[in-house]
Amino acid sequence: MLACRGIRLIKGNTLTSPSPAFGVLLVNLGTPDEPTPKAVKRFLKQFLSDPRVVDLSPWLWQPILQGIILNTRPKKVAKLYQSVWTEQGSPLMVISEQQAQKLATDLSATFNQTIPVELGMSYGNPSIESGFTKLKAQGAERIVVLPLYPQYSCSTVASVFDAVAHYLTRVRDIPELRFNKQYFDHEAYIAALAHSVKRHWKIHGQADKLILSFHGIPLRYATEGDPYPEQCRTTAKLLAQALGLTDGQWQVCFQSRFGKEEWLTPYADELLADLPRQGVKSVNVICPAFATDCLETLEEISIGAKETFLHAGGEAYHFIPCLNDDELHIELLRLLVQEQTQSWISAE
Ligand SMILES: C=CC1=C(C)c2cc3[nH]c(cc4nc(cc5[nH]c(cc1n2)c(C)c5CCC(=O)O)C(CCC(=O)O)=C4C)c(C)c3C=C
Ligand SMILES: [Fe+2]
Ligand SMILES: [Fe+2]
Repeated sequence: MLACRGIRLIKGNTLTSPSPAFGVLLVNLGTPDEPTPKAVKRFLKQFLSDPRVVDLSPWLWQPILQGIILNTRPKKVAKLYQSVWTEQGSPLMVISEQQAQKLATDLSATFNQTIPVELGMSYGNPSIESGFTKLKAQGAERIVVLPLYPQYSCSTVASVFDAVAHYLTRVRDIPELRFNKQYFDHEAYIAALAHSVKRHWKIHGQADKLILSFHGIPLRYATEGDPYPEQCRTTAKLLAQALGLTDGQWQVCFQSRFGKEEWLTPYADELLADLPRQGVKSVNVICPAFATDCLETLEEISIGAKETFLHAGGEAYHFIPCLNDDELHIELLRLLVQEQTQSWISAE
């Protein structure tokens, strides 16, 4: 063993950091800079031009995007953003910053040394490139890229990988990298979700059914090999097991459908409109595919889907917030980083 470069366990759980120093790039989807049609248009233009998100031929898609969608959707969606926007900014950004800060504190205590954690968003600001630049400026020569998507999808995680690869094409001295592809079945992820559901039940009571609403993707992406729906179903099964739920007490659905193509089913809005007719009068709704509350959870699920359910005859609807900056969530993120740094440690 090379004595000067190895990681050591010192007193209790504190580790010495591997050398050269490492940093963490925490990645999420991104959000508009402001809740205005102009800023939403800028954001949607970048997001919806990514072929990982919409894989149609640009010759076909760009005229639809530029000619129709970007002329109508920003105004409508800006209003939705306004309904969830906070004094500090977009919920996704505010919470992501809290996550980065808490993870840095946790990692620095664990490794007994300052470990920089920076945010990088796939679309909008701060960009993935700026995250790398900030980490480099803080001396990090090794980077753990941690996309905040528990379930892998080509439309999210692969686009993060593309952005990382694109950044690397433009630097002379590339950093050493570890890329966390997924954590849909990680014990600490399931434990954090279970804890959050139980905490909610303690306050609001347990409803007839736990609805697990995952972000949807076009069905075609799955039939062409995207493992996302299978991973969602595994997460759901593991969570139901951890909570001791029987088959009739939980159900998976998929939200945030976009465009005319068929997406993963059942659709969240249709399911929630139908449940009261099946005799399900109260629901708890959790969104396990989102690490951070955002427009899609706070507006679509916490507000919109609630109206749908109550309007259809439901009596009680309780949304369970995302893991956000929960202690167990930060612990999970720290464990994922530690697992990724293992190979650096054992190689020394
Ligand atoms: C066009 C197709 C889309 C795919 C495929 C898609 C996959 C996908 N998205 C998330 C997470 C988030 N999506 C968010 C917003 C959002 N998503 C789409 C479209 C697709 N998403 C659009 C057009 C938007 C913008 C809002 C709108 O116009 O409706 C967000 C929230 C961002 C915020 O600012 O709060 C997140 C997070 C996942 C996990 C996923 C695939 C698994
Ligand atoms: Fe989305
Ligand atoms: Fe949406």
